[in-house]
Amino acid sequence: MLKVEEAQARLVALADPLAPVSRPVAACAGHYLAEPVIAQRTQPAADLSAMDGYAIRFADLPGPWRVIGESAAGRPFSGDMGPGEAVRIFTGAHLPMGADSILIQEEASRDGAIMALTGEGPPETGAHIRRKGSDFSKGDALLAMGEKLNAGGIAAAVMAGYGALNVGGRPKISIIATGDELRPAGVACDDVHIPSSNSVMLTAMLASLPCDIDDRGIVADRLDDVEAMLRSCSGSDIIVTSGGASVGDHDLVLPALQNIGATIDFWKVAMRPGKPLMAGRIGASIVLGLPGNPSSAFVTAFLFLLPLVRHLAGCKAPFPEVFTLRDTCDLPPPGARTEYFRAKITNSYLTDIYGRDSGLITPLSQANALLINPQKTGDEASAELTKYYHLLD
Ligand SMILES: Nc1nc2c(c(=O)[nH]1)N[C@H]1C(S)=C(S)[C@@H](COP(=O)(O)OP(=O)(O)OC[C@H]3O[C@@H](n4cnc5c(N)ncnc54)[C@H](O)[C@@H]3O)O[C@H]1N2
Ligand code: MOO
Repeated sequence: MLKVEEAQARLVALADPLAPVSRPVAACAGHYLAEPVIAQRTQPAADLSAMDGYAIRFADLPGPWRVIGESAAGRPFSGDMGPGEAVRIFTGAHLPMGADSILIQEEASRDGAIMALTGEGPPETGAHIRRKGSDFSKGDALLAMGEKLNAGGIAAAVMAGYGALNVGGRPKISIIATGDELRPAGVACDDVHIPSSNSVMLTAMLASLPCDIDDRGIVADRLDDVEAMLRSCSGSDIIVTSGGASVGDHDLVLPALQNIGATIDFWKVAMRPGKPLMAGRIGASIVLGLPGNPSSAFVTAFLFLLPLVRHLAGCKAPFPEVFTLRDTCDLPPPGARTEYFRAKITNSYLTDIYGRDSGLITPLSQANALLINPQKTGDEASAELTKYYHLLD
């Protein structure tokens, strides 16, 4: 059976990242940069006051001063400030020519044009001044190509002068649930039917990634219907199915794919849960067949679907980061498949480990991590600390 890492590599090799697009900065959150962000301007563009108060010369302390004008953000003082003079100043305003320090207004009193020191005054020359270029200078590389744009990154791009950014494309994803037993969320179920939770779960897992999701609902376990449904998704970059991936008589995803001319790249991966995972191509779409068991669908989506979406969207490191527990924990001896335990980890210590049955759904609602128990290789290092993935951003 294919190793997890090999299967992951084969999956992302099935397609190149989508063509980058230019998007307004306000619509770039969560997208991957297709260009580096290079500062088009210097920030601050001039020396600015960091406080409300008075611009003074440090050498004039302890005052008093004659106030000769005002400098506010967006309305700088245009004259020169001579010895014994001060300029009323506000946070974000240009430092007047001749000034070298800021006296905060809590330490000053004013009587007409005369201003006197009432506190300790600025501790040194340059106090409360934000120097020109102290944040970044024109030409500085602020963000690298492939980085995911978060709120702070977008703010930096705007301050650097950008109104639009070239970012990776948004993959179109069709999600299909298969199974005669499935009913849509919220529909009452008798004891032969169950609510279909996988598609909603997958949509939630994809929520923070740049992609457009089309939930195609539920298809019955009939070969014609599965084929027709798969065909109808031909405009998608990714077609994801859940269920019907195994070997039973009613597991129809593989035969349906074969009947409509898909190329299957792999079926079955040495992982638990998730063994019957399949991947291939139909025309321009990549198809990912996830197993139906909720925990299997979750783990395979986490390790395969999400990285594939990141890859198509322009991320350079699409696979989840691996963390290490602070202490050892007793996991069952390694088996033929890498096992991913749904677990709770608090401050890098394992605090809970949940049921292993891939049909269980409650572990998914409680876990914040997947513990990794690598498949047996024969030369296991004895004292290796357990590795895990964080499930929460
Ligand atoms: N003889 C064998 N049987 C099975 C094998 C095997 O190797 N030999 N593999 C097992 C493993 S491992 C898994 S995982 C499952 C995967 O089966 P399928 O992908 O074919 O999934 P289904 O049979 O359709 O469903 C399994 C289970 O999950 C429930 N399900 C399906 N879809 C949804 C949904 N959208 N929302 C919630 N729950 C869903 C379904 O009702 C079943 O209970 O096969 C083993 N069998
Ligand atoms: O490998 Mo299957 O995904 O347990 O349950």
